[in-house]
Amino acid sequence: MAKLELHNLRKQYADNIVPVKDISLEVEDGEFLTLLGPSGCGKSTLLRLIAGLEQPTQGRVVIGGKTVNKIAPGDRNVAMVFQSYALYPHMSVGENISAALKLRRVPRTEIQVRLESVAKKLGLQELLYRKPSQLSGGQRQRVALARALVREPDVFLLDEPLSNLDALLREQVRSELKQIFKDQQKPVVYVTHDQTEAMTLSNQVAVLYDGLLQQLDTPYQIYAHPANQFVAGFVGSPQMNLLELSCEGNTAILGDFRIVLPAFPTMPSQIVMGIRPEDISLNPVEDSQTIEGRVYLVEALGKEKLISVRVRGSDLTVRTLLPIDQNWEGETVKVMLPNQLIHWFAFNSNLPLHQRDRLN
Ligand SMILES: Nc1ncnc2c1ncn2[C@@H]1O[C@H](COP(=O)(O)OP(=O)(O)OP(=O)(O)O)[C@@H](O)[C@H]1O
Repeated sequence: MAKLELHNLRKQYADNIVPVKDISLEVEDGEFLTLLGPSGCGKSTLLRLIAGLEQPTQGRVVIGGKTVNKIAPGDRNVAMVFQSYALYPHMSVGENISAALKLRRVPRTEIQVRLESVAKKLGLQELLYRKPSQLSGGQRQRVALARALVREPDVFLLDEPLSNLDALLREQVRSELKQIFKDQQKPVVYVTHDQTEAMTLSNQVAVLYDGLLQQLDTPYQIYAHPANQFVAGFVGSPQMNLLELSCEGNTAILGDFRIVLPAFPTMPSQIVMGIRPEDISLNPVEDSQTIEGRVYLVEALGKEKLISVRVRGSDLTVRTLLPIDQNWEGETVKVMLPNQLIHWFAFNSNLPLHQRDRLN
């Protein structure tokens, strides 16, 4: 058992820079947790705190029930994979993979068995005698992963391991990663700012912003029920449409169109309406709830199209499979905003996005 627990972690640097303010979370054995957030939100700092490469200003890191704050990185039995691969250039692939085991004086025969097993798992058998400079980016990344796996650590930490790969290779290695970690019975913490990686690889996603945990949930819940306006805008591509609307009684007002609000304990005077581009229908057959809009941009994404529509003075992006082409620019369309797919967030112009909580 090597459950990872973070208790009220805080990291403060000089000049009052606080990349991690107060973060608590748990990662169970066999769970794949992704730390997702924009650049500078504290993801790598949090990972370095877990690895022991940084000391927390406050809080505790617990691995397998034991507080490890005072244990040196090398003695934590944590394996870290870096964006830069960090391979030893003068060593062969095989030597790179087995270096940590030699250092720990693991018997030679056991090293050989573990090396062969991990090389097979990652398809590296043919490359064991090459130097890192003789490998492609994808192959180097596989060696970096092999080096982590062969150690059989208590916790795996991966810091943007795919970000040096081109788009196609990234997709390929991403699915390989999923396969590799599927059978691992250890906690995995994976850092990325790429939401596709977060959504496809993880059991749990922790969205970070401003040094704080904004939401910790399954990928589906993060998508379907974002906890605040920051998460709503950060997860999803293209971004969720977010409109600030005035309210009157139990309705929100979009031009002369009224959208019925759920029954909130107190009805707000202003609100933020969120609707994902893929949840809006254009020219639906049933038109009781439609509103007219004018198409001003059509962008083709292969089979799907992104349609920008101006509706009662507001701009909406729609993602659709309808056979719409550039000729539609300037046309009037009927737009349906299905009530059950609308997300409502508290609006207060003084509050930052991550403090505008979900209302429904
Ligand atoms: N040693 C340090 N001293 C001072 N400030 C630091 C130090 N390390 C990181 N920071 C600051 O802490 C903040 C968070 O950095 P961190 O690397 O954790 O972000 P990140 O979310 O991983 O970003 P990215 O996705 O760009 O790697 C940044 O503003 C960074 O400048």
